Amino acid sequence: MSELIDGREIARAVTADTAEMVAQLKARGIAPALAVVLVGDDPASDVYVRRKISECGKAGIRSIERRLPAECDEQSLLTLIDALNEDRSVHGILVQLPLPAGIDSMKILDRISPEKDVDGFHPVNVGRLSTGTGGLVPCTPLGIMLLLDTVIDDYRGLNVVVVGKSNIVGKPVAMLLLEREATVTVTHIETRNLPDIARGADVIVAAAGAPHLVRGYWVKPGAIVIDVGITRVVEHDGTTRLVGDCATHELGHARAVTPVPGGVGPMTIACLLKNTAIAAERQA
Ligand SMILES: Nc1nc(=O)c2c([nH]1)NC[C@@H]1CN(c3ccc(C(=O)N[C@@H](CCC(=O)O)C(=O)O)cc3)C=[N+]21
Repeated sequence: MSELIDGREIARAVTADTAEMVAQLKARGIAPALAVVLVGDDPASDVYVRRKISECGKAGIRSIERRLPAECDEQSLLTLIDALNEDRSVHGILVQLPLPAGIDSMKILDRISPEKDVDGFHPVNVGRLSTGTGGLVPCTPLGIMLLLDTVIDDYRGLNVVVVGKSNIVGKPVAMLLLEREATVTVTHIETRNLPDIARGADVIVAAAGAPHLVRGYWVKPGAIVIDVGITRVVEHDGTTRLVGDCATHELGHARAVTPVPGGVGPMTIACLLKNTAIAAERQA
């Protein structure tokens, strides 16, 4: 059977390291703080924001929640971001996505000071990532690398197939893997012969948001599979369940796989806290 990579356990270890870094910053009179901005009342976003805020406490990071009504205009959100950019006691700013229709996300992300952009979504950080020059790295891709680091020590020449080309996962994780000298193939929903391409992979990163897309016959024996999908499905009895992008029950021949839930998700939040501590350190 394939090894299950325990994202919850690895996330706890990352958060313990962050707590130590935070304690050292506090000893120097710096109290790391994260501002989380939520626009509207989408229940799923609400759950994630709550989880982010409660995890901050575990690392000793102060969190500030700012809510705006769904029908707020773009300008009020920009004004709030300006105030958080100016506030020297705030080190990280996260604007929860997706934003309501009618608000231009790119314009909003552009406004966050790159030094406080703990999501790593600002164009300056995207550029730094693509040149490997030390900006803030997006949380999910960073978390994926930390998971892979527990089973891979040398990425050089490994064939990695990334499924999905999003700005949040597919593109940035490809950049991080290239930096480690893996051979990276980025595929997406229009890719021809996707199962054939996947079968050549030593590592598959499934981030298409398509439940159970990656089937057993896509995966070479001994490959490592990272499942980034989190699709919420409603059961007949009204309860909800999270489904990943991989048919994990068909992957017994893989070397290691990540579960959903309990894989990449907890790492995303652990890396958000880590980025907040890094941002605070750099602003000191
Ligand atoms: N500006 C911004 N930054 C984000 O990082 C961001 C965002 N917007 N919008 C939404 C997505 C989604 N996201 C997740 C974080 C944690 C889990 C997570 O902890 N998942 C758990 C359980 C989830 C559950 O049970 O609902 C798991 O997979 O085990 C999932 C998804 C961050 N996002």
